[in-house]
Amino acid sequence: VTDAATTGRGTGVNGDTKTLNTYFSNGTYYLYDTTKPMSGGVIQTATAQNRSTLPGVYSTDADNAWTASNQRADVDAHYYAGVVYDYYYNTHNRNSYDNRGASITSTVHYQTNYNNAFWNGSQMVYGDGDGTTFAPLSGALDVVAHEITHAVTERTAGLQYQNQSGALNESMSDVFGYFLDPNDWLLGEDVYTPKVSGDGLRSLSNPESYGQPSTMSNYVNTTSDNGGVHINSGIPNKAAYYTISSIGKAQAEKIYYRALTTYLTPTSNFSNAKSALLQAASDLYGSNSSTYNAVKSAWDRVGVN
Ligand SMILES: CCC(=O)Oc1c(C)cccc1C(=O)O
Ligand SMILES: [Ca+2]
Ligand SMILES: [Zn+2]
Repeated sequence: VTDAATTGRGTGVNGDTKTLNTYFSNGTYYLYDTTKPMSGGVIQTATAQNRSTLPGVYSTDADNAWTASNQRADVDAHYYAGVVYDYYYNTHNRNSYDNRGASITSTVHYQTNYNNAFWNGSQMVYGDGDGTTFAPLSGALDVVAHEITHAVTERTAGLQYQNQSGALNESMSDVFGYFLDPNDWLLGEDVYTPKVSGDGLRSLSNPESYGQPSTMSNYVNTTSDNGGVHINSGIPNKAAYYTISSIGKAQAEKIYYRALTTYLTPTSNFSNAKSALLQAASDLYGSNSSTYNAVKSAWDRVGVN
């Protein structure tokens, strides 16, 4: 038997070449990464073959050159899952979403023309998009980070996915999406409207440009979208923008990670989030620090007491 961890080459959704951690077994290569310190866990990628059965079948290749057009979504889901794993391990000393080295499973080519991505409680799932609203959704690092952060949130704060706690759940995923992709304040720009440049799914710096409020006074009371979780997330997102702009990414990501994993709870609302972030800032930098004051100022500016 000649099973072995191998290194492949792949083409991503946007035509970029990247190196892949793959696995060779019985004459076939798999998107199966055994290189991480996951004590048995792996990063593995599968395809639903445009149907709805999950997880589908492992993505395979004959020569470890993953360059076919129908492999691009697979390549990026696999590669970006590894990037996000490394981020949580290296920056926050967290070993996968459960902090116990759980395998990270992604399935691409879910259904047809599916303009969505989600964490289903066990794995990540990505549609191919319809080519107008979205390109294949695994093609954006901030989208993959958003989805994996849903899993982290689920295993830590457990923020219930409705109303203010749900908007915080969404915001945490967007904020860690920014931490993984700090080149811009947009979310999903690498896969959103492939025929239009410069736009994104949401903006942390200017939520209004995508129909989101950025102040508590403009909170949207609605029953749709689980109480507007993708709408009202603009308010904590704007607070995060102010915070990061003031204290920088290095301190902000420590504060956000500590608040998410230590202080937030399933029913936390925006005011509780302000307190959680202030407590984390106090723990890490002191309650008289400029860092603490920047967090307070950010949440004051969005009208959360
Ligand atoms: C930034 C990633 C994102 O928001 O993914 C979703 C999409 C594209 C549609 C519906 C829900 C989500 C989500 O993960 O919340
Ligand atoms: Ca981005
Ligand atoms: Zn989300």
